[in-house]
Amino acid sequence: MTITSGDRDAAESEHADEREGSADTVEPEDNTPALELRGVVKTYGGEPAVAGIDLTVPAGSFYGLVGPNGAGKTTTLSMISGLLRADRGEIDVFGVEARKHPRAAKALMGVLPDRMRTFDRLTGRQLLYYFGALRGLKSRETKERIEQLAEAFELTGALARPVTDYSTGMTKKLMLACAMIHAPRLLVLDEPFESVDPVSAQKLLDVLRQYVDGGGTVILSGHSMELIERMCSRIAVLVTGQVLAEGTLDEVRGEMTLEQRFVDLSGMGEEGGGLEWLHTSSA
Ligand SMILES: Nc1ncnc2c1ncn2[C@@H]1O[C@H](COP(=O)(O)OP(=O)(O)OP(=O)(O)O)[C@@H](O)[C@H]1O
Repeated sequence: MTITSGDRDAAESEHADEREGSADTVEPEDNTPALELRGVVKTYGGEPAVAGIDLTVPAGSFYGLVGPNGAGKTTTLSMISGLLRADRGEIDVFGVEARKHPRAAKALMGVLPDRMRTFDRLTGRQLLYYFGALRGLKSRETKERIEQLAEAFELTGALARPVTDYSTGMTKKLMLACAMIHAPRLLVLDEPFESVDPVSAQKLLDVLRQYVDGGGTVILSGHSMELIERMCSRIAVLVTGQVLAEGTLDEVRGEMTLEQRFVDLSGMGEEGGGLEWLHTSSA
């Protein structure tokens, strides 16, 4: 999907924070969930993309958001990350009300958006440095982290090359490194494994696992039930903008595999008709 109004919404939110004069002074509370969504709604041209969802993501969890194409996953994650503004409802990040304190909420997050618009004429190293500077890191600290992140994501040899020369999977890894450079408490990742080869996916998983083991929280969307099953402690199944199931992996899948449960909930297993002509030779 394409986020059309994101930049404007985000800019408006920043200004709201500035007017309030409290942008960086909100302290996250202890023992509160990493994320709390209450009655969140987003409508496009009268059609609800997200139809009033409630979600609680415990701090320290690896949380998966799954659902069929068009279910509202990207829209939900975009509202969480502040790229889109919800029509209604509240989103708290570690107890910080994102609507009232967008800058403070965003400071707690690292974001990998679905569609990666980036400054691809920069080299990988320059882009990482830029993200570090944006997040207020000191130059020396940024440089050290760049080398460590590049090593973790196996991008060291590519750091001097312009991002435009990277493959899709490499760009994804680089953007994830950019999202992590300020050591956020929460990572919001939209389809982080799309276009990533299995070996790199394993590497990426290891890095994310380490991050969660170190106290970080991850919410991600994805279509690989096998990966979601391997990684996530909790999941939510979103269908047509509504949460149809939520809980621990075992609670959601019950006696089924996650894939079976997913197909069941999304109604995708029903017999399709009308393509019989594909099975017959008209020659
Ligand atoms: N900018 C937009 N303008 C109009 N409709 C949109 C826009 N973005 C998304 N939608 C619609 O909102 C609904 C939810 O889309 P969204 O991209 O959030 O789904 P998704 O679950 O991320 O899908 P996918 O798995 O295919 O990435 C879809 O019906 C989509 O057509």
